[in-house]
Amino acid sequence: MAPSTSGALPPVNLWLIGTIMKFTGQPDFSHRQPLRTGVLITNLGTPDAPTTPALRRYLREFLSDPRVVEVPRPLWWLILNLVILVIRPPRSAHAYRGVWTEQGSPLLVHTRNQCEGLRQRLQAEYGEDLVVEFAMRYGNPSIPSVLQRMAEQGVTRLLVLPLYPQYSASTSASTFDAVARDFAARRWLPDLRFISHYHDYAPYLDAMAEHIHSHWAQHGRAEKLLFSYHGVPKRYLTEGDPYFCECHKTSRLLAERLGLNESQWQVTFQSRFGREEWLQPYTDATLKALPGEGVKSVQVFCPGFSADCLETLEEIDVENRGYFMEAGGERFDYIPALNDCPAHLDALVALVHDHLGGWPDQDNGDAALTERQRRAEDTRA
Ligand SMILES: C=CC1=C(C)c2cc3[nH]c(cc4nc(cc5[nH]c(cc1n2)c(C)c5CCC(=O)O)C(CCC(=O)O)=C4C)c(C)c3C=C
Ligand SMILES: [Fe+2]
Ligand SMILES: [Fe+2]
Repeated sequence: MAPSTSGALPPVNLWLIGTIMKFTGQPDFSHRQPLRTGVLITNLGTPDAPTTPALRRYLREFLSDPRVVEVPRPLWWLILNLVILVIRPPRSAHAYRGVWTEQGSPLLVHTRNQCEGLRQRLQAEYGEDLVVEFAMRYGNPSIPSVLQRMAEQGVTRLLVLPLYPQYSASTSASTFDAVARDFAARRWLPDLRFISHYHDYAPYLDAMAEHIHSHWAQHGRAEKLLFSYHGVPKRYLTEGDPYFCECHKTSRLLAERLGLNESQWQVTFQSRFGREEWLQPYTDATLKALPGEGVKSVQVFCPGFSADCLETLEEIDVENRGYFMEAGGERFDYIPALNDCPAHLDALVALVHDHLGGWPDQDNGDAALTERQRRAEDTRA
């Protein structure tokens, strides 16, 4: 893949902050508070409610991100405001109502559970001075609001883990942008580490293999296992995004662990949005064609979705199930995402552990300082 050489945008936000806005700081920081390490997990985000106004708010924020839709801004502004934000919110709200739970949107519920499970495991290993929080790239809880809370808790070292195993500019880089944009307006920055992908990380692959094996143990196997990933425009691949390659690598390594031969598994891409060509083969076209090719039973697993969400529960388990059965399929199983299953949490703990390694010890003895020493080290005292 040839790298693209487009120039960087001028730092308009930095100019604005330096000219008319102030950097936010922590004037009430106390030298007696412990210095903490923070782990921030993130996912895409989801609307606050399955209603048209909430969908319009969510989709406006999401689809205005130039990392997601790489179309010249003036043209995209017109299409987004005059067409998409008129037609899509009521339709999407209807789809969300079909998967909404009493606790809220599935993506939010699973991410919250993952955060809770990771917090328990990581605090058992590192103690209470490790802070674990979650945030959403779009919608709530927002990345700036959670970073602010972490700063207030004394986080001076931060590890950001977007729960996207395969790197894509539209997801992973967009999350980095949101963190960087928040930092651009912040006075006191923590040490920062960012996990850009973990598509070939052995514990993640092992967790998926174990998960699929246990599904097979309960439900038996199908003739074909489809690995369906969220798509992106094909243009992003040709312009240098490694997402497609990483989806294929994850799938190959997972199929190896499952002992599948070439005819027993396939990679497909779902959730096409807009008119241009996206990564192929498409999940829906594949499922419509398979029965005609003699494949009457399939299982679909989505390795790129760390949590179940609209795109798996509705698009795969309802819409695509319908396409396959209408085309003459006899059996369709959706294998749920890893969500907060123990093997997934253990894999994420291992990933965090590997990425936290090597940071020098911090001296956390300030709580015991004498008043004279504290005053000497506190420039505001
Ligand atoms: C897992 C990785 C994802 C990639 C890559 C991705 C790219 C991408 N998505 C859109 C447009 C939409 N995606 C929507 C939902 C959605 N997308 C992901 C993940 C990836 N998207 C998730 C987890 C979800 C579900 C969120 C939830 O609330 O459950 C939607 C909104 C739903 C709808 O209205 O249909 C849109 C729109 C683009 C354009 C894109 C890459 C360029
Ligand atoms: Fe998406
Ligand atoms: Fe979709």
